[in-house]
Amino acid sequence: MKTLIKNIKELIQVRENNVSKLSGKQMSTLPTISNAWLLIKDDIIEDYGKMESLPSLKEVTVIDAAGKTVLPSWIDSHTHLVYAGNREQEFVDRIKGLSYEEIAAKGGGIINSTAKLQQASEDQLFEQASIRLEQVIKMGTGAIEIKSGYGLTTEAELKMLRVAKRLQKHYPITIKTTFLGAHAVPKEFQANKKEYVNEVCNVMLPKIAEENLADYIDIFCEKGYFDLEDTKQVLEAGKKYGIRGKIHVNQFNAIGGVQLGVDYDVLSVDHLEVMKEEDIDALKNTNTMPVGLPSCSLYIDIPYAPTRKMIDAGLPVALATDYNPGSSPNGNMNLVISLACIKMGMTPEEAINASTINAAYAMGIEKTHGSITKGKKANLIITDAIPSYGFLPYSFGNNHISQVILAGKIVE
Ligand SMILES: N=CN[C@@H](CCC(=O)O)C(=O)O
Ligand SMILES: [Zn+2]
Repeated sequence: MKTLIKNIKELIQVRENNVSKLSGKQMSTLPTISNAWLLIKDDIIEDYGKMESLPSLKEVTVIDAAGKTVLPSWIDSHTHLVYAGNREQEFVDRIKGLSYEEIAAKGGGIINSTAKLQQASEDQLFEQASIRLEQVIKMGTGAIEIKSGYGLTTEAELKMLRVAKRLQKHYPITIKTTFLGAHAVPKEFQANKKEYVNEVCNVMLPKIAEENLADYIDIFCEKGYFDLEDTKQVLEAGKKYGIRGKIHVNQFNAIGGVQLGVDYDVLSVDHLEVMKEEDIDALKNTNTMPVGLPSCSLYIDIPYAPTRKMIDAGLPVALATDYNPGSSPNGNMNLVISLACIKMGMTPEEAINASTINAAYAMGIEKTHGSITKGKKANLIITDAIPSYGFLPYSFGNNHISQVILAGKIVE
């Protein structure tokens, strides 16, 4: 089956030769073709060019994109999309003056979601997550990473990951899964955190590896959660099963987790709201992608990751939503891109590169996603008629997506 998109006002993020990631100054270039066409064969981008060069094609479905912009779909490399219920009460607590950390200390936070998740059946979780997934697809997300981490028992962690795998069978969006058993210390292990970390590494992980439920392994490396020694143990255990790390680090405190992550060649270090000079230095010339999560900063009112400084220091940067019930109950990548421009000093070019190519790298799918390149997956956004791609972050909070194509098909 072939589909032709013609009369595209501007085709964005065109990379003839695939690049795996963009660093520093490279992030300020966003290659485009104006007055373009793009041909899809089955689920793959077959060809593209300027309208003058459009070959005569038979038996193709035609989409006329006059006045519109076409981009590769957004890639959301950090989410906790599978969760049970919500936490509006904590939202009110924060309005009344409690901090995210204070709410967690009085039994709210991750542990609150854990109680809800343990009670929910796999079908209930699937239903709730499906609604969220359908919403983010409509908002232009074409690939998404989903973490466990609200189960905190073997049974409940497996349940979360099975739901994420089931979503992949039902939806055309690309999904990668991450085992985050070390997200918080459950109540029953409060007096013996080490025992819980052993459980994560020696009981949960072997089962997850056996069922092939996780592409990556994660840990919340933070004061009051898991320290450097725990992080080392979890990353070491992942290594034993050939599962690479992607870690939550430097959200509230810089305790050396970035350097440790780099030492373990983790695919990404995520959050980074609090960065020391040495953390930025540690990331230079490594394979580790720094990931900023601006909706989390907005929502719980904490500093934004200093991505401007990081890009100026020559680093690559990716952006993601951190969609979760506590610190970012929102999976809108369009908002993330706007916030990156408004609050983090990133240009539209940098924010779009960070949400496509670099985000694909942070999910390990850069060979097949993240740019308009022949042979890549036809996961695309067709915008409304807009004056330029810069209008997307500029017109923050508004929806300018007209159609979404996933695996070569229009999502109805
Ligand atoms: N910081 C750790 N984990 C999540 C928040 C989880 C929650 O509050 O439920 C995050 O990435 O922000
Ligand atoms: Zn997170």
